[in-house]
Amino acid sequence: MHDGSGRIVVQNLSKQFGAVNAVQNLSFTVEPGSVTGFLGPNGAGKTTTLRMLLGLVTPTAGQATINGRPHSQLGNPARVVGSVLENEGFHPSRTARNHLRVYAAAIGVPDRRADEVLGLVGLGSAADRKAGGFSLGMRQRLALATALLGDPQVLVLDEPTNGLDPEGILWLRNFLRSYAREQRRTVLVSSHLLNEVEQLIDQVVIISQGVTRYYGSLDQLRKSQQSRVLVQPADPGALVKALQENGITAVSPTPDGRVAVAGSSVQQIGDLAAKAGIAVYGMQEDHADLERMFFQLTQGQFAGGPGQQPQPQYQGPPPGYPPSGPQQQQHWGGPQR
Ligand SMILES: Nc1ncnc2c1ncn2[C@@H]1O[C@H](COP(=O)(O)OP(=O)(O)OP(=O)(O)O)[C@@H](O)[C@H]1O
Repeated sequence: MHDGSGRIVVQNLSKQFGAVNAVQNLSFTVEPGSVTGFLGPNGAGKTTTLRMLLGLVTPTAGQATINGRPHSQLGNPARVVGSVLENEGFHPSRTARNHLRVYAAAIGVPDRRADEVLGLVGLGSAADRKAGGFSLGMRQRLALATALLGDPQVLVLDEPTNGLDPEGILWLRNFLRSYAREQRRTVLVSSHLLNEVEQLIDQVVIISQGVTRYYGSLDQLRKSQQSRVLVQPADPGALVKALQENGITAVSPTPDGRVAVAGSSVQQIGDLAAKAGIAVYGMQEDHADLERMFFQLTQGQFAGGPGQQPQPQYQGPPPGYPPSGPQQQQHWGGPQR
């Protein structure tokens, strides 16, 4: 039997398709009570990981469990985990209600559950319409309704914001937040765009080329951001020298001829430049946003100068988990394994 914890554990998971290492030694844990974003650029291995979690792809190594068990050992899995994967089709001439009834029968829940879940996803008034005529956003809602049929403890959604308008995204946020927080369920949503799910998630697992790059709370990721000041001096070389002589070493030239200074205020830099007799034509505070951080984590090097790389605010595995878990995979912009 599964342990009923609602916990997802991915441990040293790998998948190779021929010469392609789709997922490499990936580890993370998702706890109930919050919405976790599973983020990475196109081809990072998100869908493959979710498919392994859902028992649709066999891992080359490692394991993915829900409630302490691989999907194949969950008994009636639809009662434990509901999922929406990309490109799921509907019979076009079947009404939404009938579509749901077919699935309800397959997992052994009563017909009336079809109307309940239609109400939950805001499709109550479209129950008798054919799914073939649904908009992309409506199809997303119907897919979510299907995932909810078994009243599962865990929800796994692949790119759920695709096709949703801003109102739909707001609705989804409220729905998933209340599903996770008020009912202490586990929600894992994947996306290749951080800004699309930023409003939706509390925790984040960021992967790139199948490797975990960050795993922790979104708040901590935000706090770890370091802003910098972009200075346009008459003589960049002289300014760099003056700053370094005054102990400000997180300084680097930018390709457009400016000087990026981290860890100092506009006033400090202005005072120093004035003291050194260096004319400054402009200064601009540049706050690193989450999207830039995401890009840095998944694409390459931190854009600032040496010595200013932020430390990962890694939250660590839950108590009782062995240290061989994801924290050993934490690194920022370093070489990918
Ligand atoms: N069945 C398969 N056969 C061969 N290669 C595959 C297969 N499925 C995925 N891949 C490859 O594995 C890598 C990871 O793909 P995956 O779909 O998991 O990434 P993703 O992060 O979900 O990307 P996206 O955001 O574009 O959906 C890609 O290089 C992809 O081409």
